Formats: sequence, structure tokens, C-alpha cells
Amino acid sequence: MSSPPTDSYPRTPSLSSLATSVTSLSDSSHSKSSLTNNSYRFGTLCVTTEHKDQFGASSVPIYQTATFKGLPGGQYDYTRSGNPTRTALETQLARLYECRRAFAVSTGMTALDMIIRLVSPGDVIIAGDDIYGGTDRLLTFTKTNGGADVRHIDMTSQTQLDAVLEECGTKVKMVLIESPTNPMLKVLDIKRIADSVHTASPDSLIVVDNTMMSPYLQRPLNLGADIIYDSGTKYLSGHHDVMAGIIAVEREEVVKRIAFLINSTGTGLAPFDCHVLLRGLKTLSIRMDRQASTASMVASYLDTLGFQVNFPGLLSHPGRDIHFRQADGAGAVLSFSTGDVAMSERIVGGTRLWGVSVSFGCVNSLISMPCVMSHASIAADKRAERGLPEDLIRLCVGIEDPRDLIDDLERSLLEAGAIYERFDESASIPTTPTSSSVPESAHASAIINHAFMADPSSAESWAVQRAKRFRRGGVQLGSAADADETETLGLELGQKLDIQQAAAQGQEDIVVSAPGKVIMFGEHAVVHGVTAIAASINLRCFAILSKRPDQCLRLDLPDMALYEKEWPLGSLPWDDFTASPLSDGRAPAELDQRSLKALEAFLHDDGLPANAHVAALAILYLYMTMCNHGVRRGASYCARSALPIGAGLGSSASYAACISAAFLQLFGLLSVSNSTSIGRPDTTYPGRQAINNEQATLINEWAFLAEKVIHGNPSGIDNAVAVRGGGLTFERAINGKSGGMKNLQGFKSVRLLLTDTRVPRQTKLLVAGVGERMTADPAWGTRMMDGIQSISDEAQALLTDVTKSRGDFVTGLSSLLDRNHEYLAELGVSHPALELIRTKTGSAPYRLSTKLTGAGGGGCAVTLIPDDFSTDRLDALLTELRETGFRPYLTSVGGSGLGILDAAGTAAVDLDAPGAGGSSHIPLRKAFHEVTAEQLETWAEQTGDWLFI
Ligand SMILES: Nc1ncnc2c1ncn2[C@@H]1O[C@H](COP(=O)(O)OP(=O)(O)O)[C@@H](O)[C@H]1O
Ligand SMILES: C[C@@](O)(CCOP(=O)(O)O)CC(=O)O
Repeated sequence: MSSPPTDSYPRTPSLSSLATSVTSLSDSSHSKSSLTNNSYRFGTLCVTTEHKDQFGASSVPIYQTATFKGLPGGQYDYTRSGNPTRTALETQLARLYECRRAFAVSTGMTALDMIIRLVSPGDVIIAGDDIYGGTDRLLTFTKTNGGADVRHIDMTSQTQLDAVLEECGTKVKMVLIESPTNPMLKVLDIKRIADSVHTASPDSLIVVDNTMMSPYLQRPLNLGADIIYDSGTKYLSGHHDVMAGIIAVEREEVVKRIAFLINSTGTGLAPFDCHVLLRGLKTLSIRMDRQASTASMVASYLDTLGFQVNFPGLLSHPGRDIHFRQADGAGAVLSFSTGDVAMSERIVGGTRLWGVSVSFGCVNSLISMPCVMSHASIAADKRAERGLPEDLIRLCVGIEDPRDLIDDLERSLLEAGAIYERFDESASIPTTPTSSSVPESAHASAIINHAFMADPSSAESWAVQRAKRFRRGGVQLGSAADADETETLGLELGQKLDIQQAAAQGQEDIVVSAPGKVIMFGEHAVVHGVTAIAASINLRCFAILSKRPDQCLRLDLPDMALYEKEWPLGSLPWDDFTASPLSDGRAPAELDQRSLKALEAFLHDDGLPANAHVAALAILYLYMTMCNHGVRRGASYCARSALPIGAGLGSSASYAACISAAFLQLFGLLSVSNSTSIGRPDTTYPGRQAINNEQATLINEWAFLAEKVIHGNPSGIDNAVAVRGGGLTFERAINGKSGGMKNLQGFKSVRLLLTDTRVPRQTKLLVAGVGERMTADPAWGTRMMDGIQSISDEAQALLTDVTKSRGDFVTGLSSLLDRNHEYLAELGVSHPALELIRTKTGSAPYRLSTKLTGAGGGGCAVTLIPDDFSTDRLDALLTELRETGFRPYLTSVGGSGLGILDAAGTAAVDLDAPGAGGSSHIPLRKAFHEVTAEQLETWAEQTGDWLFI
């Protein structure tokens, strides 16, 4: 086997000539020596070299010299042609590859370049269709620059191979293969390919890229290959600190030609790099063992999660049997598809321990998306043609503790919405060496760690058990028929989860509601410190929040142009979102402008109307702020309002109160129980006072924050009413005033007509407009504010004066309404439509008092209906208003504030079901979506017991 090099290629001197004091282990370099592969096993070969030097150096010295002195005929003259450090490395590589001769060149691509130069123009090279991007690039260059004719085929297909062999016959001079392939991990039958190619074209060289396996796991020269090349940058060196390429050859004539090319082109590996590679080789087998066993765990983990995993170690791998016939292990590279490029990008970007990097074989684990990284040089259409999925993720497993690697991957998968947690008990996590049952001492934990690592099968089953805690998110689109039967929680790519099953798994829904309001006196002025008087109305906003085990947030806002959005949590702009709750979970006093901007930028180009945009913004702002308390929780949230929106009846505040109460519960910052619902004084809302004052304050503070997102500079009155209910006076803490609110009972018996002009307007702009006018003319502003304050004072007195007759009370209130409206008109917030309603309601035969309510500029007018106002007249008025195009609502005021559905009493009711009224149970969320706006109130009442503030 050992045949000394001849003069036709660079001299490769005997190392023994350098030794003076060390017993020679070999008398010939680049040969299988007395320390043969038969004598020692691979791991031993790795750490024993044939090197000997004149001083007995234990480690191969670095001959950092370009030239060697001496007369012609010496063993070395010029490092391009040969260098003792390179000789030592090449000798070692030849032992590991069990070959006649190994060469070390500057990179793996250099190795391929040297090999490709062995063919001539017109020759045919057959290459696989799943090859490294750099290989593809070099082959394309060869093909397009008058070199060989390159044919890419699926090398797993004997038919395709036979077809090219048949067509090209002996013109086939080289076949390039890799097994397993990179990155699809397809397995090729090396022996079968070598045999059929050699039969069809005996001169053809079978070239195997063995980088994925290294000589430790696979030695293709024994399978009929002629040349092996290996990127030494990968497993051979193992630390990503050197670049190198290896060519291993058995046939002597090939040895000569390769040696000639390397010498001629000067591509031999530099001495220092040879030294680094030699050092890396010592740990090759031990690294590979660890990396491969962890890779097996990771592959089983991902496979159990339900991903399409490519790894020859998996029982399901189609090439498994062939692989284990020709290789000693499955290796440490695997790939998997998620079904969605963006999701894959999030997974790759979300890992911390797995480094995002090209290449593989390092002691550190790496993650990449081949299509945008290592294989980006292959054109997209070619990638598609060759079946390389754009969403493919490649994992190159290192030597870290496998549990940390799985922890890191799992977190990223969760954050990307690729998996979500199951809640069924059968999926409990197995006891692991890191669990709390493990003794604390360092010694004990070392023993357990050792046992864990030393038993690959138990480690693998640990990984499988662990994966069973999760379900896969994304893809797996259900059929249209499925869609009717299961409730789509809107997982990004249509993953379906039966809501009843979800409920059975403990994912109960949170249902909340909050009332709208009518401002009787003091709107706008309240922003500037004047007392306002307001009361809740019996039209409410409702919201349902379903906890989701996956890491996604979904918003359904049917009232906002059917706004439907879903985001994997990992895709939200966390980096720039720094707002967080106070340490006790309370709301920060002010909006964090940076966080708000980040969210605005995130939602910026969603192409939706501004009101939908701001509605989503409010939810996301509260949600992300609460998340920054410590934990991110997936949820689907849907809000619907029985209130007219943007009509001045506090739809935004009731909406904000719902967001607050729902998400506070999601994050466990609020939990209410009906055990406190003592007293139940209000017969309409049996659970009244079940939510205590402290909880009401918490909800109100968060609701105010959401109102700020929607309104910019609200006074806080709307959300105070939406949360507290009833009637109240409200003063903003501004201009040195302490601010506060007081309950008022007087409204309870008042009948109001609210007439929606249906003229859209924006509170934010109207409030800002008044502010600007006041700044421009402070004296005018003061006059306005003082006037409105005195109206509020009079109204307060009236509402609390128990001595007043009912008639005087109503008349007094009516005149205050008229006076207040005049001020509002002077503030510039009325509208012709509002004035028309005033005219209609104020003229004969009705003679009623009306004012605008809320921000004005359109929106609603409020008309006081005296107790003795006849039904006929009222009907006539309603008809007239409707015919004019307005939308009148008769309402009572002073109802309950924020309510939470008592989970214990939860039952979904289908109002349309035969014999409805509670008998037919359908998923809560589904019912919530399906009932009409008018049915919402009834649906809510029938659904269960409500707890109120
Ligand atoms: N049911 C709802 N769904 C989504 N967003 C809502 C809902 N109700 C209110 N909003 C938000 O509040 C805004 C209305 O606020 P605003 O103009 O002050 O009117 P209002 O006087 O009714 O509070 C809407 O544009 C939207 O952003
Ligand atoms: C105009 C204002 O006084 C009341 C809110 O009006 P509206 O319900 O958003 O139309 C503003 C505020 O108090 O924040």
C-alpha cells in the first residue's frame, strides 16, 4: 500500500530524516505505517501522530518558513512544494482516511478546484442537485468557461443516473457526490453509484465530498470512490478558527496529478494552518460522538413536534438503511422545514445559543437558512427546481449541553409561533437531571449530568417526552369542511384548534364588558380642569379574550372594518418597546413615546383606516407593556360594541376599559372572584360590587392609558365612567388641582334621548382644537371655563338636592343643558347636524332641551325627556329624527360599570338555537362572533353570572 512519492510530483520526504532522538514510527511519509489503522482504532489514531523531530517535540512544530536552505536534492526547498508541518498533517490525514495520500490545501473549495482541473473541456461531470452553494458556483463557472459539461441530477435516482450514463457514456469523466447531501440530508448509495459509473465509464473519477461525515463516520474510498475531498474548516478542525481543504486519494496516478496541480498553483495549506488543523484532529472523534448524539436528540425532538425533519438517524428517513451500511453514524447536521419562510426567519433570528452562521462542524452549534445563506449563490429558480425549500432551517449541532440547546431552540420556536404548549396532563415534562428533585450538591449534579450524557437513548427519550409538551403551530391547513366544525383560532397559517377541546384543556375565556357614557355637563372644559358630570348608559362594549397556548396574539375587531390581525409574539417590536408596568403591576402614569412610536411604525403600513389602526395600537400598547412585566402570553382578543362608535358616547373608553380588564386577567394582575360579591344591591346586575375599589382603580388606570393611546390627551372622565358606572362628578388633576371623582345618585331616574348625527369626527382633533384656541386667546378661554364650571356647580347642587321637586329638578336640568350647549357652540365644537337636532327637539310640540355630548363636531346630542312626556309624542319625535337620517337611542343612565363574566357560571348560549335560552351550548367565542350587536346584551346576560364594580 505504501509507495513512496516519485519525482513527478512534489517531494514528500520521510519524516524520519528529521528525527534524531525519537524512535521512528515510520520510515515513509504519506503512507500507512507500522502504526496502522489495523493496530489502533480511530480515536487513538486521532491523538497519535507519526511525527518525530530532532528535539523530540511532542507537538508538531510549525515550520514557519517559505524556503529551505541546501543544495538541490534536499527534502524541502520551498513551502509551496512541501513543508514539514504540512507533511505531518497530510500523513495524519492519510492515516485517518486510510488512503495512499492526503493533501492539505487552503480551503474546501480549493480542494474541489484542484479536482475539477482533472477533467478536460468536453468531458462530462455529473453532480447532484442538492449540493453546497459554493460547489454549485464553481461548477457553473467551469461549465460556462469552456470547461466540462456539468449535469445536475437527483443522485438518489438510479434512473436519472442511468439516463445520463447512457447518453454520455465514456464522456462521463467525473461524478461528484455527497452523502448525506447538504442541506437536505438525502442519502446516496455511494457504492451503487461508483459501480454503475465505473461500469459505464471505467476512467471516470468518483469524487465524494465527505465533509458532513468526516473520516470518522465515513470512508468512501472503501466504497469505490476515487477521490475524497473534505472541507477541513468543518469537523476536522472543529473550531471555526482555520480554513482548510483536504483531498484524499488512493489511486497512484490520481495522486500524481493532484500533487502536480497543488504544487503548480501553490494552493497547499500554510504551515500555521496545518498546525491548527493538526490540533483540531486530535479531538475529532470525541467531538463527533458528542455532536452526533446531541443531533439525534434534537432531530427526535423536532420530529416529535411534527416538523419535516431531514436526518438520516431518524427511523423515518428513507435512506437510513443505506446510510448505516456505508457510515458509522448519522452525523451532526440536520435540517427541517416549517412551511413558512417568515416563520423560519423568526426561529433562526430568535435563537441565542445557536449562532446564526454559515458553515458547520464547529464545537458551537449553528443555525442557518441555507437559501439565504450557504446556498444563496444558487439562483432561486434553480433552488426550487432542485427541491430546496426556501423555509428550510439547517442545524449544525455543537458540543454544548444538549438541554441548553433544546431550551434555546424551544424558546425561539415558541416565540416564532411555530409551536405552542399543550395543557393536557399527559404531556407533563419528564423528570430530568435538572429538575428540582435532583440533589443540589455540585457532585451529585455532576454525576447526574454525566449519566445523562452517557446514555444517549435516555437523553433522546427525554427530548421526545419534552417535545410532547407542545403542539406544532403553523401550516397543516385544514380542509374547508374542517373549518365548519372547528373554530379557527387563527394561528398564522391556519392551524386549527377546537375551541371546546381548548376549553377542556383549561384555556377558559375571559369575557368583560363596560358601559358607554353620556357627559351631561362639562365636556372639553374637563380637559382643562373644570368639573364635569357624566353617567354610564345602558349600551356597552363587550370583549372576549381566549388564552392561547401558542405564542401568538390575534385581534378581531369586527366593528373596525372587520379588522383581523395575528402576530407571532416574536414578531412584535420588543426591542424598541420599553414601556413596562410599575413594580406592583399598576399602569405607568404616562405613555412611553418611544414605545408608542415603535408600535406605530410596526402597524404603520397595514393599509387600514386610522380608527382601526388606533384601536389595534391601544391593545398592543397595553398588551406589550404588561408583557414587559415578565411573561409573554398568547391570546386571541375580540371586541364588539353595542354603542355607536365615535358618536360621543364613550365607545373608546368602554373599549379601553375592556382591554384593561381582559389583559390584566390574562397576565394574572387581576383576579376576581364572586366570593366577594356580597350584598348584590342592584337587581339588574346581580354581581355588583364584586370587584373591589382597589381593583377598580387598577383597571381604570390601565384603561386611562389605553384612552391616551386613542385620544392623545383625554381628561380621564370617560374611562372613569366606563369602569365605575353610575353617575359621577369628575375633576382632572391639573393646574394644581388634586382631581378626583364623586358618586352622584341623582341621575338614576332620568330618561335621555341620545341622537347620533352619524357625522363622524375625532375626539383627538376636537380636543386639540379647543386647546389651541384657548392658548391663542387665554382671556376667552378663562371666560369659557368659568362659565362651564358654574353650570357644573349648579348641576351638582341640583342633582344632590333632595328637597327639590321632580318638576323643578327636570326643568333646572333642562335649562342647564341648553346653557352648556351654548358654551360648547362657542368653543367651536358643535355642528349643523347637532344644531338641527336642537332645533327639532326644541321646537313645538316637543320643546325639549338638547345639548351635544362628548367631543361634538358631529357625534351625539343628548335630550332630556321629562317624566310626563307622552309616548306618542316620543314616538313621533323618534320617527322625525330617523326620517332626517339621525339615529336616536332611548337610554337610561347610571347602570353598572365594568363587568367580568364569572367563569364558574360560564356557558355559551346560542340565541338562535331552537328552544334557546340556555339549552344549546356552543363555543363562547364563536357565539360572541355570531350574535348581532343588538343581541350582545341579552347574550351576555344569558351566558353566565356577571361580576361588576
Ligand atoms: N368596538 C370597538 N372596536 C374597536 N375599536 C373601538 C371600538 N369602540 C371604540 N373603538 C376605538 O375608539 C375610537 C372611537 O373613539 P372616539 O372617537 O372618542 O369616539 P367615542 O366618543 O365613541 O369614544 C374608534 O375609532 C376606535 O379606535
Ligand atoms: C371631549 C371630552 O371632554 C370628552 C370625550 O368625548 P368623546 O366621548 O370621546 O366624544 C374629552 C375628554 O374629556 O377627554
